[in-house]
Amino acid sequence: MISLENVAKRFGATVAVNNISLRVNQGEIFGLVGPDGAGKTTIIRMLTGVLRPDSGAITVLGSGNIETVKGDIGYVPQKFSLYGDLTVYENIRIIGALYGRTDKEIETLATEVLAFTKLLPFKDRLADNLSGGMKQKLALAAGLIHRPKLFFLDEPTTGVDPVSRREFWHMLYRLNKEGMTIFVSTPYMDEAELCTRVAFVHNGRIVSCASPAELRAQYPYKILELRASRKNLRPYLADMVRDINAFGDKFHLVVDHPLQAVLAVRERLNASGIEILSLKEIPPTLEDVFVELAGEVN
Ligand SMILES: Nc1ncnc2c1ncn2[C@@H]1O[C@H](COP(=O)(O)OP(=O)(O)OP(=O)(O)O)[C@@H](O)[C@H]1O
Repeated sequence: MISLENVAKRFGATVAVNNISLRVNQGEIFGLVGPDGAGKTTIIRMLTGVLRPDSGAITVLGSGNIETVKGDIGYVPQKFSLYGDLTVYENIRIIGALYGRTDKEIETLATEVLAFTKLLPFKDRLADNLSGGMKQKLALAAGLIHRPKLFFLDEPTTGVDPVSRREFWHMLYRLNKEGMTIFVSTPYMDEAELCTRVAFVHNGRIVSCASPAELRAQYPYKILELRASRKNLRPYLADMVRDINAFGDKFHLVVDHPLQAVLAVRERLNASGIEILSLKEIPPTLEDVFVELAGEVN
């Protein structure tokens, strides 16, 4: 459905995408995951025909010329420009007209996509007066108006509240169930978990590409999750663990031998007068996997 072979793109001295190869199959929810500036947007822009690669080959929906398959591609860019002074319905109408649909067709399609995104009750509201989550739903609705087979979404839920994010993903799942292939970029690890496969992008390269379960299985270390009475534990533990990362009020200690490490950590923190609220081995999260992969390539 999508293939990239040794694709590269630079902007002046910046190498945004550095010789990446990738294949995405029909029916996938494929996730592009990585920090800001990793190259995700540039990859999506090349796949949607907005940018041309400097070198390498791209095939989308069986065609090397993206222009010829644009009618089957949907794209929600990172910064979706809607017309704030027009209503939800009017925004959708403009997009429908851009795709050359008649008024009658637009009415049917708009009702369909607005019902799907639960925006129908708000169809007469000015886009400027929508909440952040609703604006993203409008972007989704706009991307769906021509019923694409392949849907690209560039960080569609960045800055959206957790409830709206969940709703948004429910919609993506429904579209996928109906046969749509989805290619989505996200900085959120919980969203990466929801993808069939994930490519982790770092400094313009794909450092790993597999299903979330495979990525976790490939992780070479063990994780201890620690909660303690002190906020900064690094000075106390850094010399006895491979790595230590804070996730909210918890620490993930990267270790080789969890049983030995538990005893040693207990001893060290007790001796330092730090209370352990909980300490247990947990399966690695995708965040642990990515922190490790990013460290390897730095
Ligand atoms: N049009 C451009 N001109 C110059 N540099 C660019 C341009 N587009 C992207 N870059 C640079 O290329 C690199 C990759 O950017 P890109 O936007 O693809 O990353 P990203 O992973 O999507 O991150 P973000 O979430 O911040 O958009 C960055 O260093 C960025 O500054």
